[in-house]
Amino acid sequence: MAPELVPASVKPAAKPPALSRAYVTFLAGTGDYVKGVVGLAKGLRKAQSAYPLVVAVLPDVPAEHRRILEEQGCIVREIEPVYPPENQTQFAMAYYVINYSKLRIWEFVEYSKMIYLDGDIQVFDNIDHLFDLEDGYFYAVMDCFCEKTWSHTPQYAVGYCQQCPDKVQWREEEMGPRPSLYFNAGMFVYEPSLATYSDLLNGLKVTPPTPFAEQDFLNMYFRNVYKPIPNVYNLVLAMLWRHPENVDLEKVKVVHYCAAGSKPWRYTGKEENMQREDIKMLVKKWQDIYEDESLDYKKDAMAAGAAATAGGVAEPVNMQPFIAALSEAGAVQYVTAPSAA
Ligand SMILES: O=c1ccn([C@@H]2O[C@H](COP(=O)(O)OP(=O)(O)O)[C@@H](O)[C@H]2O)c(=O)[nH]1
Ligand SMILES: OC[C@H]1O[C@H](O[C@@H]2[C@@H](O)[C@H](O)[C@@H](O)[C@H](O)[C@@H]2O)[C@H](O)[C@@H](O)[C@H]1O
Ligand SMILES: [Mn+2]
Repeated sequence: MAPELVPASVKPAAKPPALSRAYVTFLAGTGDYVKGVVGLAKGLRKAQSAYPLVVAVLPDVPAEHRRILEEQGCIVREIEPVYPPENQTQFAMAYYVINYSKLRIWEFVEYSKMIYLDGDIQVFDNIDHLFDLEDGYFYAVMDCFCEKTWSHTPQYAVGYCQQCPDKVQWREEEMGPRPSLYFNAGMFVYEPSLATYSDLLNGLKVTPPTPFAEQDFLNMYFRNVYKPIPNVYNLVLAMLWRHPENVDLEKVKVVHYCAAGSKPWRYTGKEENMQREDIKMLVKKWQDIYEDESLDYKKDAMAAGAAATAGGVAEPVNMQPFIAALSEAGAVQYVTAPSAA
């Protein structure tokens, strides 16, 4: 029997490319990082982000924690762990071994662009404009090499840091080629892709693990397409005492509570640097959002809001200067955040 011919006019249209965008974070274990993710979900809501927060959870995350996250409007996606090859590596932090599981987020191809944020990050200003950055690159903020967590590296040994490359010169004749720019993997803008995902996992199988685990691996993998974005998009707290000249707290949009003792949901103020006025202010800012019940997800209000904004037009941000500067920016240049951001 000849196959039934379907007239062109009723042929189903080709599936449009996935244009959806989302923030994504990663949650592992039964501990209190779930509070970090709740804080992040409420912070994104306070910053009036237009996009949802996907939470990639390892199987050990309890049902109660997943319920709490869904009640806060998060999209909870279970992922399988990713382990590095057998190794004797001493990770900078023993628990970093679970961070390789972050690589699963490249499989979320129902989204065309995603912004990854660690669970110990807070977004204090809207950064939705980063989704409009040119495809084909990996955007993240440069890290700092000055904390003792870097004491295993040649940079630390000579006091070289990419945040102040002129302070201590990198002597190539003595030390070999200058290291590529290195990003902090607590926040990045990327495009999910099954091809990249399988390439990452295959590459991991043959890459000896190193102290900063998946952060080192991602830096090696994306070194040719990495584009630095300004520190305001991921303030690694150590910058406050290591490179205060590179920090203007008034302009900071995203804070990364990665310094020892700075996790706001378990802050005691006892560790080194934790009695600084700027640290206490940033921890309180995070805690105020976490405790603000008006920021809790309200299903009905969100539905009404969606209907209302369906007619409304979100204030566009003029991305041109930002994108132009970014595409012209040389390897060591930052670009300034868009003025309207
Ligand atoms: O017990 C843990 C440890 C880490 N993480 C997740 O892994 C990320 C990376 O770890 P962390 O932020 O502690 O590393 P740091 O940025 O402080 O080096 C966290 O932000 C969480 O999203 C988690 O969910 N549970
Ligand atoms: O698994 C490795 C981790 O490496 C990074 O954290 C480090 C790094 O930023 C150092 O430069 C700091 O000195 C240190 O405090 C901080 O913890 C990422 O934030 C995290 O998401 C994750 O990739
Ligand atoms: Mn972190």
